[in-house]
Amino acid sequence: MNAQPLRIGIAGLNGRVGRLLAEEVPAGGAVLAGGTTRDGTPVAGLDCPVHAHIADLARECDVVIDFTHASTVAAHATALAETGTAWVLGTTGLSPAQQQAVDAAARQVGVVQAANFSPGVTLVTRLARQMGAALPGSDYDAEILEMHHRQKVDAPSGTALAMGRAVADGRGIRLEDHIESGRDGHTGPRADGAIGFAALRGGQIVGEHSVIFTSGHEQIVLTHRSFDRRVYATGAVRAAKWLRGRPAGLYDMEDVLDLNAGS
Ligand SMILES: NC(=O)C1=CN([C@@H]2O[C@H](COP(=O)(O)OP(=O)(O)OC[C@H]3O[C@@H](n4cnc5c(N)ncnc54)[C@H](OP(=O)(O)O)[C@@H]3O)[C@@H](O)[C@H]2O)C=CC1
Ligand SMILES: O=C(O)C1=N[C@H](C(=O)O)C[C@H](O)C1
Repeated sequence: MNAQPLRIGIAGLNGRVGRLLAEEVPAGGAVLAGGTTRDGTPVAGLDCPVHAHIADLARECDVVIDFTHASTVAAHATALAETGTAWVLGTTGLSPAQQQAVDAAARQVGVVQAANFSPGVTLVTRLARQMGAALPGSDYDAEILEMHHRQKVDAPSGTALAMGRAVADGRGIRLEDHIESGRDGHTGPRADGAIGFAALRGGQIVGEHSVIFTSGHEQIVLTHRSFDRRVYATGAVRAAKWLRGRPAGLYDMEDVLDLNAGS
């Protein structure tokens, strides 16, 4: 047992998820050590230190929970590795180079990275992997449909890509070699074994994902709907608490939920 309360910092304190994290960190028995905003501006109603630079926050806490923008990832990776601060990373839309920066940081510190911190999505993604393994691309067309609020800046969503990657993993193929995303115009017929993506945007939809397998004879649809962003905040706080005392490495929500035990 660690007697000291866990000190959690929030990167993106004034964001949609960041503001909920500011409530869920103390509710989870941890200390809100501070946060970052883009220019260090305080957040109305929040009495905690606010920084413009991630390194200044990292020095004040044990773990940073980060829901910001892909453009911050490389700098955050460097600062957290240098200060030895654990990282719970929820930001999506990362380029391959930004993902490499995360992988490099995870060689120095503990990192839980998940495109979606909801336990339900974690289970659906795991099921998608099992279905990919059981339902071959020669017979079953796999498509991922997602819908989000009008403010979302990346598409397909990180969750949709993670679900597609799970199907590909189950099939023993690389998603990059089989992705068909954003079809438009004279696309020609669907490629054999393709994994397709469609992204819808509108209103204030929190997050909806369906994984759809269709053969000539049947269709199976796995659907997850988030009603409240709080599910991401509580999942991320759970991940931060789980990460305490773990060695450097890249972990995901399946690790946090202990779904890999014995596998
Ligand atoms: N893994 C998961 O479970 C989930 C992941 N997400 C992902 O998390 C991210 C944030 O989502 P959401 O909270 O809805 O987005 P918001 O736009 O509401 O919040 C993002 C925050 O990040 C800050 N920010 C943006 N750019 C920079 C920058 N260059 N430097 C410093 N801070 C910056 C902004 O700060 P400021 O206010 O100062 O401009 C903003 O408050 C997205 O990538 C989203 O896809 C979202 C929900 C769940
Ligand atoms: O931007 C969002 O809102 C969300 N982003 C994540 C993603 O890209 O998958 C998770 C969730 O779907 C909400």
